[in-house]
Amino acid sequence: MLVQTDVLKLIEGNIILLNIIRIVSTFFQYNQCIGPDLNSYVVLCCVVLCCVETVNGTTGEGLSLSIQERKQLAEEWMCQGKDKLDHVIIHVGALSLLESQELARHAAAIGASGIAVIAPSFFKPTKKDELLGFLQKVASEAPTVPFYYYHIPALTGVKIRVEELLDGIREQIPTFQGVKFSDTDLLDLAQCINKNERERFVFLYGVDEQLLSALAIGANGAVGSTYNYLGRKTNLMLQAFAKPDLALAQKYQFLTGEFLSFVIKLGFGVAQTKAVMTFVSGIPMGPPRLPLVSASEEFIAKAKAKLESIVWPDGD
Ligand SMILES: CC(=O)N[C@@H]([C@@H](O)[C@H](O)[C@H](O)CO)[C@@H](O)CC(=O)C(=O)O
Repeated sequence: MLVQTDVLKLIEGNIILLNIIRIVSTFFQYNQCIGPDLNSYVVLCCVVLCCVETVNGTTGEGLSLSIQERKQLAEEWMCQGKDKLDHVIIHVGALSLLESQELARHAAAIGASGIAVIAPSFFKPTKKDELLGFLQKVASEAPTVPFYYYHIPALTGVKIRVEELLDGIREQIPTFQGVKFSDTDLLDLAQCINKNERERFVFLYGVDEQLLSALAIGANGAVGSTYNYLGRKTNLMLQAFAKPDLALAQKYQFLTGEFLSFVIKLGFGVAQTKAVMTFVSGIPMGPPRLPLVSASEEFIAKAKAKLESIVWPDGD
């Protein structure tokens, strides 16, 4: 069992201590404001300490929503998460700097615990200073709200190394707290962690099938789509890792990987994630928004059968 000192503490805008924590990601659209596994997250919070919601990111198709929808969703999460979630981080990234700034001001006004921003991905920054300039102009609109860079190069196409970005970042963005690191480049992650020990930045890992490797390097937590339906299993993996019982932790990681490897071969993205969330929870997640299209019945049947066939170490 994890200990009290592992809690992510946001005090006066500073994260002062963070070790192994559980952070979940349910980035639902506005008509699905309570996640399927949310209750279990809340219960598990007693054991695993810290429950953070990140809103309007990739899985919630934040970039496909209108500004008004994004604000509405953020407000709803703040409301529904009250007394259930420890922190609500709102993703406010957008192609338009003005829209991103507007969303940052809105997040601050509704009392978000943090804001996260991806790199703009149509006209892309190609150098560190260009990216930093954009992030700084968004962060400065919410000067008391902890700021996270959301690194997801597979989707943004912006491959500026985070190690480079972090060098001196607090001078430009005093509220900078950490990175949502959704990339498989564990060398970059390791260098970030190694070089920034003193700053105590937070590194939330976002490639769920590789979380155990990221934890071994020093990632502080995780934000990812699979925690919406494999949150309990991931918590058991985190507990095994903290114990430490590496063999047990590996079993959980391998089984999560077995499922993901299976569905990835079928074609797996946000639409399919929503389908899995729906059949696991019984709560309809609704269709994705074009250009994404709903998962096929064939996918759903195969994914369901695969998930049900997995025998987890806890016997469930
Ligand atoms: C590209 C993508 O969707 N990545 C997911 C992962 O959780 C991913 O679905 C998982 O590792 C399976 O490959 C997350 O990093 C995205 C995420 O947390 C978000 O919704 O913002």
